[in-house]
Amino acid sequence: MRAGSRWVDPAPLEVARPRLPWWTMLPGKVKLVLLPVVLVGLLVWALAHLARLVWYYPVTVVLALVAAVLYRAGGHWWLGGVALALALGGFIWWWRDTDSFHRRIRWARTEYRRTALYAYQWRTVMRLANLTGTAKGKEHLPKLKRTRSEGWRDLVRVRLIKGQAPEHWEAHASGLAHSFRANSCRVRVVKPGTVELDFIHSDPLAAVLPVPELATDESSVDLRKVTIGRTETGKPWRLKLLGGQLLGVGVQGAGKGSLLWAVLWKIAPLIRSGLVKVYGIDPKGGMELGQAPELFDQVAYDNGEKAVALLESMAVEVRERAARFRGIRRFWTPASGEPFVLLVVDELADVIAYQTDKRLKERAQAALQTITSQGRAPGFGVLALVQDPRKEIVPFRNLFTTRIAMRLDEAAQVDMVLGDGVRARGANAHEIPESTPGVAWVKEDGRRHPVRARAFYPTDTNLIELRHYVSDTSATVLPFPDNTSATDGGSAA
Ligand SMILES: Nc1ncnc2c1ncn2[C@@H]1O[C@H](COP(=O)(O)OP(=O)(O)OP(=O)(O)O)[C@@H](O)[C@H]1O
Repeated sequence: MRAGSRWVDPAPLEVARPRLPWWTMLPGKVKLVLLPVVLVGLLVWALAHLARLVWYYPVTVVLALVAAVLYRAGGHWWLGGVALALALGGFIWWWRDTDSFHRRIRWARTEYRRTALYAYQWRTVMRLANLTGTAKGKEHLPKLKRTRSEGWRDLVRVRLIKGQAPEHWEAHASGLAHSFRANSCRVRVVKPGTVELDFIHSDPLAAVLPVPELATDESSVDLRKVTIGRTETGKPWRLKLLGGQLLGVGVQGAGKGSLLWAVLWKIAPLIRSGLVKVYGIDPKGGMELGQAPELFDQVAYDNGEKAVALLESMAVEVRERAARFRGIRRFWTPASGEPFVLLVVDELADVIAYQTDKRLKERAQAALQTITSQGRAPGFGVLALVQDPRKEIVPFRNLFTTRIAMRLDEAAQVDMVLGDGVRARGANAHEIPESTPGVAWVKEDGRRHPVRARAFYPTDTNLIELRHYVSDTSATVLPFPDNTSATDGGSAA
């Protein structure tokens, strides 16, 4: 060895040794014994795959079987003839009644979109969106479960991989929507470990909803479920007036007026019969509530002393009634002999935040807090509308049990109205288009998922009809049941 030179180990031979599966090393006799077990295993595997195919594509499988039978029985002419007749029949059906065609043919869309869109791209999208995981060198992929295409949206169920939370998916919702060519994507938890993705393609609430006929009798109105519009899944949009306090927030022109009138429209039979009393505050000088003053038992058209006095007298009523109920009943019912009282405030901020008189502001806030926090059980409800949802404006937002976010200015306002994390679940109230006033995201206390809905639109003519309806003196005013003898189901405390 020359002086100064160093010994260097030769590079290790980097040739991967061929690795044979362990079972190839087993003795021949053992292999022979294991063969039936392996064959049964393979059969079970094949049957499981077949069952999966039938589960996910039932109609395609049935059609394929029918086609095979036809082909065997009559040959390709028969098969071609039947297929042509079906195609022609389908075309005529679509042409004559497109709606029913789309409704009935939903399975075809579901199975086609599952194959061509979701199953086909699933692995790639999951990898690119970082929704896969690796453990012990093995890749774990979220499982694509059942899908359903409803035209305006596709529902895609997914089994999460271990260690994954719905929040992971909420964070990737926008990317998933773009990957699967949808306008937006919402994530809903179905059960532990399974989420459902809603891929939205169009807006089922794009059309204006006219108000339904005014109800003729009181029995059709349930204050726990007042239908004031339709949700995007086509169900009635129901608000809980009895036992709930409602806060509606939206920018100018968001359609807060329709929310308010739709509620009054639906409870009109009870207003007419005296079972419901409505108090109103309209700081805009009566621009809104002044359209049907006959509906209100008391109304203030400003945000000054009169409005605050109204709030304070209502707060006193709340306390007095609660005291009367104590030990007798726990919750208001019509049989209590006293009316349900609904307070409607058109621009809440004007009453409790933009007051120049500090003393009036404090009095209004204190009274409203009493009404919202103590009014539910003794039969006092609040429907407050406001444009600005910030805490400085409505410091006690959390006292409202149902919060309604109509069109908002900024994304950050959504969680202010609906609660932390609700926007991530898809409630994009700041993306409601200007062209659809009356559309809102609704979040009820105790329900994880917000609902998208649109309120009925009472026109000026409808409001005139409403005024005539409630002031119709020929209406029968129901006597209140006797307070003492009533068996109303209201439970004693
Ligand atoms: N549910 C609805 N469906 C269809 N159109 C509606 C609906 N609600 C309101 N509109 C339309 O939107 C316009 C604005 O509605 P509205 O005045 O109720 O908004 P707002 O939120 O009360 O605004 P502001 O805060 O300025 O009073 C109305 O002129 C009405 O034509």
